[in-house]
Formats: sequence, C-alpha cells, structure tokens
Amino acid sequence: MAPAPLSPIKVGHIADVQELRKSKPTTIPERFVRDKTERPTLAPAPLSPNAIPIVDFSKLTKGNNDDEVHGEILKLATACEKWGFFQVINHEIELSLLESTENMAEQFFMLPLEEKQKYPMAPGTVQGYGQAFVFSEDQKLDWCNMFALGVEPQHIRNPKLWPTKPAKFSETIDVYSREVRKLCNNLLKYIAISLGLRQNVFAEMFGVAVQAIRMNYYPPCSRPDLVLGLSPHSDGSALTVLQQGKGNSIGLQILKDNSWVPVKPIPNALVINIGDTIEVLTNGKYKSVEHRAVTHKEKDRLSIVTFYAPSYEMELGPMQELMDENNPCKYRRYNHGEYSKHYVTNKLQGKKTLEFAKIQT
Ligand SMILES: COC(=O)C(/C=C/C1=C(C)CCCC1(C)C)=C/O[C@H]1C=C(C)C(=O)O1
Ligand SMILES: O=C(O)CCC(=O)C(=O)O
Ligand SMILES: [Fe+2]
Repeated sequence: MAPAPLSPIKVGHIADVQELRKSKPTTIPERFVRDKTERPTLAPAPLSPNAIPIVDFSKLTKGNNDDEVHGEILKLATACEKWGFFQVINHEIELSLLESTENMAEQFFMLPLEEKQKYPMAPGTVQGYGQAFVFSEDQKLDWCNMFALGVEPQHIRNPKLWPTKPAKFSETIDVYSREVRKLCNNLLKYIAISLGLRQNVFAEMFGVAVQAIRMNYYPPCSRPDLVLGLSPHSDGSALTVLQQGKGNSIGLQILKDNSWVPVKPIPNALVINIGDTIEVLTNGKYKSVEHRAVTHKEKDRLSIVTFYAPSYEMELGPMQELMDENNPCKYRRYNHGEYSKHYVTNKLQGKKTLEFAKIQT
C-alpha cells in the first residue's frame, strides 16, 4: 500500500529560504529559530572529523585475497553496528555521473522561484519542491529547500513533478538512480554476509525495492547557531546513499554517544547510512542512527540523497537468525507500506517514528 496524501492540513506560510537569504536578513524569522535545547553546537566535536568509518568497496568485490575481503567485511560490520554510518570509496559509480547529477541539482535550485514552484510539494506529502514533514502552523522550519521524487517502481512516480528544466534533468536522475540502485543491492549483499547470512536474504525480503531521491539545498544563514538545516531524524529506508556537494563543506552531523559528530566529506566518496528497516530486520544489531544538518554563515551546501527501501507490500520483522534467548525480539512485524505512511505523516523527530514497531518492555 502506497503512502496516501493527508486531508488538507494547516501549515501556515512556509518561506522559501533561498528567497529569504537574498535579502541577507540579520534577524532570522521566528519560525526558523530553534528552542534553546535544539540549537546546534557548531564548535568541532571532540572526536576527529574523520572518525566515521571508511569502507573500500573495491576490497569487498575484488580484494587481493581472502584476508583483504574478510578485513573489509569486518570493517563494514563494525561501521553498521557501532556507527550506523560509513563513507564508501571506490564505489564504481562514474565520477562524471556524480558531477553531472550534482550540476543538475544545483541548476534546478538556481532556477527562478516561479519555475521551481511549478512542481510544488503539497502540504502533508513528500514529493516535489518545498519543505517536507511540516504538519502544523507552530512547527519550527528547517533552513533548507528540498526537491524530492519517487523513482522506483514506476507507480510511485508522479510524472507531473519531474522538471523540464534544466534540460536533461530527468535523464540524468534516471541514470544516476540506476547506478545507486546497483550499489545498494551490492552493499546489502555484503551487509548480509557481514551478519553471517545468505547474500540474497535482503533482496528476497524486499521484492521490487522502493527508491526515492531527495535533493537538499541549504543556503548560507547569518545565524547558523539559531537554526537547523535539517531536523534530527533517522531514515525510514533500508539504506540511504548521500552525495555531498563538491564544495565539501561540513553540514551533516550524526549522534554518537550523545554528541553530534560532523561527517567530513571525502572527495568522491558516498555516505551510506543504515535506515530503520535494517535496524528492525537485524533486531537492533545494526542501528539507524539519528542525524541532522547544520548551516554555515557564508557557504551554501547541497546534498543528494537516495532512499532505498522494501516494496510497500512486504511484511517485515526481525530475522529469526538474529534472535535468541539473549536477544529477544525487539520489534513487531508490520507492513512496510504502513510504516512508510506513518513515516511521511509525522514530523522528523529523532528516532520517534520507529516507536511504531518497537515492542515496549
Ligand atoms: C527523510 O526521509 C525522507 O524524506 C524519505 C522520503 C521518501 C519518499 C519519497 C521522497 C517519495 C516516495 C515515497 C518515499 C516515502 C519513499 C525517506 O524515505 C524513507 C522513509 C521510508 C518509510 C522509506 O521507505 O524510505
Ligand atoms: O543533507 C544532509 O547532509 C542530510 C540529509 C538527510 O539526512 C536526509 O535527507 O535524510
Ligand atoms: Fe536522513
């Protein structure tokens, strides 16, 4: 069952942050100013910025010997278990494709507002141009413009939302999405192996996987200490693939041991994170980790995010192989379509959405 749009909801006026920024306001509109407890810490976190594990995909697929392959699988396992995040290098996606996709996204955001507004994200929905996850007039807004599209399978696409400008946008997103889909498939095989499972276990459980793309554009903000680029959340997907803009500016932060750790972009690498689905399937062994984006005083930032998830038809729950008397079942079985609907009809609020599946103890 696909997530259905909500009945009309009142979200008040959602200012377009790129337009707001044009007037270089020294005072930030109240709706963007976070409560004191939510404001970002912009000072460098105590951990070194490169603490996020790095996984070399070429060592997984064609390591020189068994030791090299096993070593990399072990790295992958540690990354998924302890961090929920890693950066993947040598991922086999052409760098020219990463670049052209980034250029397309950037060109789209630089179009006049009237052009972008031809593809509006209706309140309560998640596809199109605008701000997703806003459900009330008093909800704080993120310092971000988003453009999101359902990609696969075809029935989740809304062709009216695929832009005609810039030329080649749709073509590029299609080619990019096919490559990212292959990468997700392959990573899931190695993730299965890292858990001691058959390599096709996830592919069999997912059916025809749902894939969506979201481009996030964060303009500079004169008071980055007061606003958030993107509210803290975990992703509802199985895997998320994030491409950070070539400007290489830090903005993504992940919550590790109660402190926000910045993810320093590695040129040409992709950031991968475990989503709620893998947390549930592994009975919490591999975790979907809370993350957020912060803004910068002078620099803008672009991220291109792919969500890869099971088909809406699939019924999911923790895998038998990962439960025993020491690891009792932590999540109930549910239909992924229902989880998707729950996810997209709630505001981003840390890992709250996953309570949908948690067995209360
Ligand atoms: C922060 O997460 C999201 O924005 C998001 C949205 C994904 C979607 C679209 C942009 C359009 C098509 C539907 C879909 C919900 C996939 C996250 O995606 C995750 C959340 C769930 C649930 C999921 O399956 O992927
Ligand atoms: O822009 C980023 O770095 C974070 C994006 C993200 O977490 C998301 O789109 O779900
Ligand atoms: Fe995310």
